[in-house]
Amino acid sequence: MSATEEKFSLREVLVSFKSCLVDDDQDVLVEHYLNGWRGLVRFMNSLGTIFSFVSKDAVNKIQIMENYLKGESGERYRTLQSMVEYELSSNLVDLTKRGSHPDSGCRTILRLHRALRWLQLFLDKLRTSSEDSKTSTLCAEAYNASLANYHPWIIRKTATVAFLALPVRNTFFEVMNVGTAEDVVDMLGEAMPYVSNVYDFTQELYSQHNLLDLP
Ligand SMILES: CCCCCCCC/C=C\CCCCCCCC(=O)N[C@@H](COP(=O)(O)O)[C@H](O)/C=C/CCCCCCCCCCCCC
Repeated sequence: MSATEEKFSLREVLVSFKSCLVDDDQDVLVEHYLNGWRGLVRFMNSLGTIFSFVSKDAVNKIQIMENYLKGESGERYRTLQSMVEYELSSNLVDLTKRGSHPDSGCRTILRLHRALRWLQLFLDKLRTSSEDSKTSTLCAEAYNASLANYHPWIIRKTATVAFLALPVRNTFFEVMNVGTAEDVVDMLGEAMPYVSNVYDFTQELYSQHNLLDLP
């Protein structure tokens, strides 16, 4: 069974995002960041094949980063800071249009980073919503306020249709394997600051290096 086929555990995702942050929240370990995403992809896979187009893209981006980590410059990809410094100083990033480095680490992480904003908004909505809230509406609202701004019409349309297939809030919570709905809400509350810290750190790092609009 591969890492993305194993059963989803919200606690594992929480632990991954918690253990991402090092040096007093001044850096992010890429391996742990990817582990967080692997866990989320497991969750998405357990919702059925309707999300496979999303899952495939996320797995592809995780794989690109794994290859860098396993490659001869793997040590330079250990943290986000070292990756940014290495790729920029070695001219390994296409800054204005995709050319000789179409899948740089900086660009690949930027795509996941934008998706992390969606996750942050979605988790917060799930956590604070009432029992009868529609998961599909919460997901669409989070998507429209974040990732949708970077997607062409056809992807926005496909994503919006896929969201309608999301299970109701209680079933959604059951798939998280945490316990009661109250337990899930508590754990989401525990996870939120870690996800937010990772997001804020990455946003600041990319902003300092003008990397927020990589093609
Ligand atoms: C705690 C559990 C509750 C929440 C669980 C959420 C699980 C979600 C797991 C993964 C999230 C999706 C990650 C998607 C990464 C998308 C990156 C991206 O924007 N890629 C596009 C641009 O890439 P390039 O072409 O420039 O290389 C790419 O075009 C996108 C293609 C696929 C469509 C992405 C739609 C995103 C919708 C996100 C919502 C997923 C809904 C899951 C519902 C639980």
